[in-house]
Amino acid sequence: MSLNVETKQTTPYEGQKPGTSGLRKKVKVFTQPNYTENFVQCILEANGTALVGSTLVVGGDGRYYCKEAAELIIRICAGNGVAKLLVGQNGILSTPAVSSLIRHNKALGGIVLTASHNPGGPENDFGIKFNCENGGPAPDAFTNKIYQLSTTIKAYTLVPSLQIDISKVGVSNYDIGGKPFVVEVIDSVANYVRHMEEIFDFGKLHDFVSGQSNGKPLKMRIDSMNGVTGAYVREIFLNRLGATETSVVHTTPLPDFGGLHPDPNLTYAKDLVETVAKGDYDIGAAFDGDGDRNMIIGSKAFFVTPSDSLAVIAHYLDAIPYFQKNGVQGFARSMPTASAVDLVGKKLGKEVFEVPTGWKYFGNLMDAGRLCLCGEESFGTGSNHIREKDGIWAVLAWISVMQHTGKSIEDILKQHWSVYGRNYFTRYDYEECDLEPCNEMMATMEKNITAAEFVGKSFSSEGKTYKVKEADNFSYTDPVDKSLATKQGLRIVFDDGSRIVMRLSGTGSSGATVRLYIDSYEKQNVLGQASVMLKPLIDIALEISQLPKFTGRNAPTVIT
Ligand SMILES: O=P([O-])(O)O[C@H]1O[C@H](COP(=O)(O)O)[C@@H](O)[C@H](O)[C@H]1O
Ligand SMILES: [Mg+2]
Repeated sequence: MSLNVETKQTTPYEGQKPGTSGLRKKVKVFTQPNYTENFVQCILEANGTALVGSTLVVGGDGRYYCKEAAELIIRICAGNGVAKLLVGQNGILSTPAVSSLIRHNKALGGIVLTASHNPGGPENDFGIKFNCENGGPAPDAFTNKIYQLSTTIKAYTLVPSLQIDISKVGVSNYDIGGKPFVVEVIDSVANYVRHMEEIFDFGKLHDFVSGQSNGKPLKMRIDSMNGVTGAYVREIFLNRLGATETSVVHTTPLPDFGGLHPDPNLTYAKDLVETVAKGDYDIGAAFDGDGDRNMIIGSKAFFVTPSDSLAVIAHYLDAIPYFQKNGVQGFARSMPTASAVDLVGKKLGKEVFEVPTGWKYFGNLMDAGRLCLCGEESFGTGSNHIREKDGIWAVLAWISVMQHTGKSIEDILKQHWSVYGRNYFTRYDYEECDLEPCNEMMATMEKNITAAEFVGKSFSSEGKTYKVKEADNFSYTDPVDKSLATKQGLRIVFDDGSRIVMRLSGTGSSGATVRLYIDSYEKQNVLGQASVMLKPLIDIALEISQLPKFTGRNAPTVIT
């Protein structure tokens, strides 16, 4: 039986502008009449003529409204000439899994349903993001096109009568006005697990994790925070690598993440940090809702900053078979990320790139064969195996390094610092501030720090003096396609290389979140406490930005 396509009239919604990584809004916003329909129609139209006859991947982190949105997307895709959809069972796919599926199936792209690390549930956040055929988040030019379309949209098309049960794996064939349309509901984890098996030596890792190699099972606590990684974690760590059931927690993806805030940092992954601090563990790890972020801690909750995590993995790439097979190209980090990886790159004679915040900026460099490993201070680490950051990949990389060196996480770090020196790093987040005063703060600060007389100025606190070497609002020209991204964060660089960086988050769903990043390099004094070492610079940053005055906040919500 042939199903009919219907065209529905609609009117534009304001504010459908994708942020750092897709459109993230409250569930209540997405569930307004035609809100999701409008945005999905614009995503599809932004693909132009390539859409008709294409294959797309659809899935998300299992948060509230994911399943309904996935079913709606299937009907809208059917109405717009898409030939085939690969849909995660129950609408579930981690963000790295979507990226991998797009690449393996040579799909035109994928629609990822997630608000990442933002809380879920009817009162909280939902999100929709489009990834292109390289598997990575759509670049700025593409998301701008989506936004433009959203301001003028008049109609969307769908197949309202299309019934589909996405709780069962299998292939359904439809006839849409005489044209075939295929929906393949796939196992959410199988392809991703296969991909990890190609990258890492699962045999070696199994013997190390299960204790078969040295009689000592690796003591792990892997916390999925009720996000999407649960199913992947169980299959990889329990079934493939032989870890014990007690090594994994919160592995059932829940629509509201069981009330957890699935952001893997020292504040929101408190349960993990406290348990590992008290207990007898070799490694603790947590992920965000959609599985692309990771946090790594060692015994007694020894914290590995994401900037250091990237540098250590870069140093030990030969512990991972993938890099032996595919070679080692350059490294990259986002601008606010401390430059520890730069030192490894220099030693190995590799190119190192500094890009704006947002994984989409790594994609071109990877596609051009110039980049194989990158990371961000925002708990993102990944490689060119896909075009998203990858939380589980990062844990497998760390376990590979532990197996390779036979050392604890703390010793790996201390040895790294003794060779390269240490980049002390901290990030202060001021969440849910009022937007207006924050915009004013940023504008005032930009004006002050870009005035001619700012360079050369000295600032002192607690007996330490820092002299400004340069200051700007970071802009970036993509080395591959020469596209320009401006206003990517205020940055003050001092004579000794220390930096103050400030920007507004692009991943929130309302209000403003201010991020203040402080980083300072020490060649010798590598065993200090970051909070103590960076205190003078933090005070200077608060003075220059007048943050307490503008935001009314005397303390950050999250300190990393
Ligand atoms: O949210 P995710 O895990 O998709 O992560 C996204 O947001 C992070 C933080 O962005 P912001 O500082 O603007 O909040 C970015 O670093 C990352 O590249 C992007 O993919
Ligand atoms: Mg995420």
